[in-house]
Amino acid sequence: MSAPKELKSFSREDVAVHNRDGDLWIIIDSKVYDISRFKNLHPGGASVFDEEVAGQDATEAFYGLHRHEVLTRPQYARLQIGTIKGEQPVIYDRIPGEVSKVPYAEPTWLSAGYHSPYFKESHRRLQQAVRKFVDDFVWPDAQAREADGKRPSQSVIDKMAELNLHAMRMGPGKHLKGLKLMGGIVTPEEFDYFHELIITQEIVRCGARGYGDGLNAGAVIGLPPVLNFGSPEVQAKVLPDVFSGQKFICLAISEAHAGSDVTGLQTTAVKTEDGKYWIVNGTKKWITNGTFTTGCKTEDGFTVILIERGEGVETKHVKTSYSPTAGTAYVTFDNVKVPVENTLGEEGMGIFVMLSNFNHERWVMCCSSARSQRLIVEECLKWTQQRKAFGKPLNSQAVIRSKLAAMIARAESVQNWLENITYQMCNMSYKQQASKLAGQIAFLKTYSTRCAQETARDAVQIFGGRGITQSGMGQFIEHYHRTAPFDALLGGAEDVLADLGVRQATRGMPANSRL
Ligand code: HEM
Repeated sequence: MSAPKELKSFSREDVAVHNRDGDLWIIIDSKVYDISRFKNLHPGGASVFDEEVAGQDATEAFYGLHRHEVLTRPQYARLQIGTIKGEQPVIYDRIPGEVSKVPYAEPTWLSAGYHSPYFKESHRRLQQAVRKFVDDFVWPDAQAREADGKRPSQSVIDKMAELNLHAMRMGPGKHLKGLKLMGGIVTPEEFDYFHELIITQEIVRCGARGYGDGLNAGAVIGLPPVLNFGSPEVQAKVLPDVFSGQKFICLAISEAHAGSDVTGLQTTAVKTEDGKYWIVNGTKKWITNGTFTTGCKTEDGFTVILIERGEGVETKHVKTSYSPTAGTAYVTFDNVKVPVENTLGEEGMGIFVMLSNFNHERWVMCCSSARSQRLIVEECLKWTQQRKAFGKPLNSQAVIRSKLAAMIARAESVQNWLENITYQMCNMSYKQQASKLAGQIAFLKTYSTRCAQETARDAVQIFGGRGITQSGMGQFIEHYHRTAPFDALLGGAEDVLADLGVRQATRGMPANSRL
């Protein structure tokens, strides 16, 4: 390995004389780069280094066309030969764990000078630790895997397991008992839904939608039926492996035949004559991750059965517009023999098994949608400040500001409603949540994913062609615009959820209510 180059100090006049072919320097944020040889290798072409740039300060030109991250890549960082005397760079690399200072880039509870009635010291400790962990380990893997389409690296899954993050993603409950959470900074007893919200939102900051699902997010919807309805033997078999990141689990409900209409599914489970096994036949579609908490049609109606990978179970990749790293699959069950002990809940009562978790899973989706919108707000605020059009920054155009205003209002309203619902969840039993919050959560989910799609569309307008380009300035916008529609489908399509909320409200109308 060669020794790091010693950086020299130059005046702006020193730099100005290196302004021709074969001897070409530029200044970016008070750093001096020798691009004499790089010029002809530059992905944006050689002609851009004209007299406006050669030997000059190219900071504005550079940041109008590249993300800062470009200059941190080793092959480009080594082009730096010095700095400008008496000046300091003001643009810096991502600092792992740092809270953004861009207005609205963080929820108010995390922004300097604001207050919150909900978030206590243990939440703040957890947020700092999870952000640092995500920045150090998850963020780089997320970017690399979204680029190569492979599943999340097992090393990241293992690190998450060491800190018990997989267990914490299931929310508060007895499954946390005795576990050391995030190295011991939160006790299982104090862990509440706000802690869970923090974990979900910190992971979402990676801006890698499919990757987040690939990190065994399927457990959030697939594991609760095992936790709440599985026999102690089934739990002992499954939970340790999932929490340690050795096994993945998911919910297998939707089929080519049935989506929101859960009762229309066609996968069947028939008992063997000795009553010891289920024989499962059928297919599932759009399923993410490994072991399957599967909705089946049985003699008595609808039953949920835990099916492990094995003989008769096959999966093949479904190519979606969202992301290959999530591992979305088409699953076929061909005479799969499953011990009846794997039945989750009572036979024929599968709908209750499923319904019992709908609120929590939709709430997790809201946490995720709220945070991903904020990431887009931050990208847009930065871009409209640094990008010039018609000789002025984009944010000097009223039409652009009006789009930003709408985006910010959406992100803030979703987060604030979410925090209120989370507070209610912390103070209600699971049963109370089912009767009081199903409508609220359904409305928030619908509202949030609609906001997300409007924000995605506005962001593409603001970024122009870059908003549909998978690398460079608009890469997170392109990803968001491509993946946001998925959030509007999972956990119940928007219209179905909104209707559920209204029907619940209608049922709660007092008999004597009159205008
Ligand atoms: C050390 C200095 C520079 C480095 C290392 C560099 C590197 C790159 C890289 C890697 C790309 C590919 C796209 C991306 O990854 O964002 C690119 C594109 C480009 N660069 Fe540079 N660049 C430098 C300076 C400049 C300057 C000063 C200008 C303008 C005066 C410029 C104009 C462009 C243009 C027009 C593109 C194409 C952008 C697009 O496709 O949207 N570059 N550059």
